[in-house]
Amino acid sequence: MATNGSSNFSFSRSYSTNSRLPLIQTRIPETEAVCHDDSTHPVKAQTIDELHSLQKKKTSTPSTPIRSPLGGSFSNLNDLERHAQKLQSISASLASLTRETGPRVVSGDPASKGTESPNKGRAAAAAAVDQHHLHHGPPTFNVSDSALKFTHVLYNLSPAELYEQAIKYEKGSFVTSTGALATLSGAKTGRSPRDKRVVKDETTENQLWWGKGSPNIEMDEETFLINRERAVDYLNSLEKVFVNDQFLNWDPEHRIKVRIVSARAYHSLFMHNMCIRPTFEELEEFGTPDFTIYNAGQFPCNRYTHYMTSSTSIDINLSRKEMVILGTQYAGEMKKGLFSLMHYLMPLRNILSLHSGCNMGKEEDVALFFGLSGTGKTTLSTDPNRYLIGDDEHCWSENGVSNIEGGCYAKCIDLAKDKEPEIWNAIKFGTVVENVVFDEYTREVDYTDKSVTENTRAAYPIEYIPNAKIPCVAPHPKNVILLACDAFGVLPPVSKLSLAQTMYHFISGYTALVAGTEDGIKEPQATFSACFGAAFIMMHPTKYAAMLAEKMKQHGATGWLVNTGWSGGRYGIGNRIKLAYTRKIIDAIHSGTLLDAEYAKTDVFGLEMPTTLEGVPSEILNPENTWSDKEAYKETLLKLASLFKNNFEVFATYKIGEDQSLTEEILSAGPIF
Ligand SMILES: Nc1ncnc2c1ncn2[C@@H]1O[C@H](COP(=O)(O)OP(=O)(O)OP(=O)(O)O)[C@@H](O)[C@H]1O
Ligand SMILES: O=C([O-])CC(=O)C(=O)O
Ligand SMILES: [Ca+2]
Ligand SMILES: [Mn+2]
Repeated sequence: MATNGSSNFSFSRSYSTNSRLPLIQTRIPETEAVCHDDSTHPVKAQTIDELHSLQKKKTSTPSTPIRSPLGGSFSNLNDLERHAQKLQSISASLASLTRETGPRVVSGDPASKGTESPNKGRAAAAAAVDQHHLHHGPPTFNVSDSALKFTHVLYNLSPAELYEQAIKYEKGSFVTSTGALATLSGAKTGRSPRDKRVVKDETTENQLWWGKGSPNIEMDEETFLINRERAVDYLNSLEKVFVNDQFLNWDPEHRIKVRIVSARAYHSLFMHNMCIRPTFEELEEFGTPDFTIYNAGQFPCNRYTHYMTSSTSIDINLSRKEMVILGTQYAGEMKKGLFSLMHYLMPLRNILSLHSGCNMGKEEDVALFFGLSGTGKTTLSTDPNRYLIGDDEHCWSENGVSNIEGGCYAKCIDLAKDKEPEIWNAIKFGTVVENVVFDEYTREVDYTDKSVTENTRAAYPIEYIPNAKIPCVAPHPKNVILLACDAFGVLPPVSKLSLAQTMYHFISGYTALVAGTEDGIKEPQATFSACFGAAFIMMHPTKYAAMLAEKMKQHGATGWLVNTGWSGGRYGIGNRIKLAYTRKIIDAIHSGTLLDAEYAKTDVFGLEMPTTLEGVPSEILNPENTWSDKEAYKETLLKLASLFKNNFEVFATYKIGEDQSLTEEILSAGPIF
């Protein structure tokens, strides 16, 4: 590492392969006595160092403004001071709670120290200003090694710089044939909901949903601080950390400033893509973040610590506005941790936070796509005929809908260019592809390969989708589409819902996955996850449901249930509904033609299914028609209905909204058998 990482090594390598360098003529021409260079365009540099300094133009790119207080617009003292303030702010973020000050942070890559760059003098000056700011307190006498050490901060690096860091220092990082950065997330290839902890204190005790069914497993403040210290000490022990200052929520009135401190370039690039990227000016004015993530990644929690049941811990402290990640490198923890934060902050402002995709037609008709993981939020909100607002996390306020994020996180398993061309084409330079398998030589990704995991993912900035709408905000929704991947194959491909049915299915949050493909075909596993995202909500599901009902009523939105799962029998017998058919169904919802279709009501679930729909064979619209074994159909239908019923029992005692009549309507909107 040390020698490989040294700039001298890479300099000499790029030197020898730089095609623009003059060629040395080795054969002395007969007519001339001395050997000379045959190039007509000699380089302007006098030395190799000078040559390399010419290679990088000093500009202030929007996402990498304050790396170095030099060059461009950073050459006066004011900028130097601003730079020092930024370092001080980062030092404060990284401060130990038991020692007096934060670590001594300096900006820049530690690998570049010692090289004679023309920046060196000014970098030292910046560090000196920094020191001046940091050590204003009483002198500390019991200095430990950690107090003598500098931590280098790589602040809001650009994707190109993060690529270089990842490839140089992080094993398993490769450039794919389309220019994406392939990474491995380590032992964890998905989230760890059982390792999530939320601090229960005087405030959150009453505000949050605790107990049975809740995703909020409690921890006390003291334990949080122990884990925080562990993460901070780990991060400070590193030679360098990555810091991202970014935003959540495209609604400027309710924008949240977040800081992410992480150990890996992979994590920094992931968040660069997934959060909203500040402009250069916004970053200058960033100030103190509203929330900070300390991601210690591979460094585990201490299992002797109270409340710890594994070596992984994801801890949220809403009062301190902090989150700590220990013992997992799965980047989705950061994304969904921030989503949990929004599920707390936004409802306090009377804004509904939603685990949904969102897109908008040319007539400004807006649709929300709810659904659990893998049901089609990203796939179906990415639509060449419509503007993409976002694929996964939104807010619905009095102003309309706003995306929380600045990027998309698409599933890649079996990704095919002809079926999902927009997502396929988004996997290019800047995109992080996680846990995919690629050809050793060509670096072409094999999207069908599940060797590492089935949960392969691509994280890309939203503007990589050609028809993304920037800023990612839209008017109030006209259609609310609930997606369920029903592996039992008994729900119709599409049904129109009453408001009470929409609420019933929203609170149920159903999908069915197929567990463990390793040991052959298995029974589908029903999953119920309240609000189609129980893992991320912070308050009781009825709080969000009541808000959704209120907003849908106020804006006259229609609810739909779309089964993106099985048809013609359950998993193992039937097949997954063709994506092309589901797209036709979605088109008919958007255009309004489905609203006026003829409907028939199903038994048991009482769902209104259309009898015809352009582009979709009519016989598949009623699932009963597609099953050859009618007895098996009936049996499976009743089985699913009873699973719904059992799941809903816990909600039966809750009042939804102000009005008792809505609660009763919702209760009777479930299956009847
Ligand atoms: N009929 C269908 N409708 C929708 N998706 C389908 C269909 N058939 C197959 N698929 C596949 O199912 C997957 C849907 O995943 P998608 O990324 O859209 O999930 P998601 O709802 O966004 O989940 P997450 O919240 O985990 O990101 C895609 O891989 C898509 O190609
Ligand atoms: O969070 C993740 O890892 C992926 C995702 O979007 C979800 O599960 O809803
Ligand atoms: Ca998604
Ligand atoms: Mn999601």
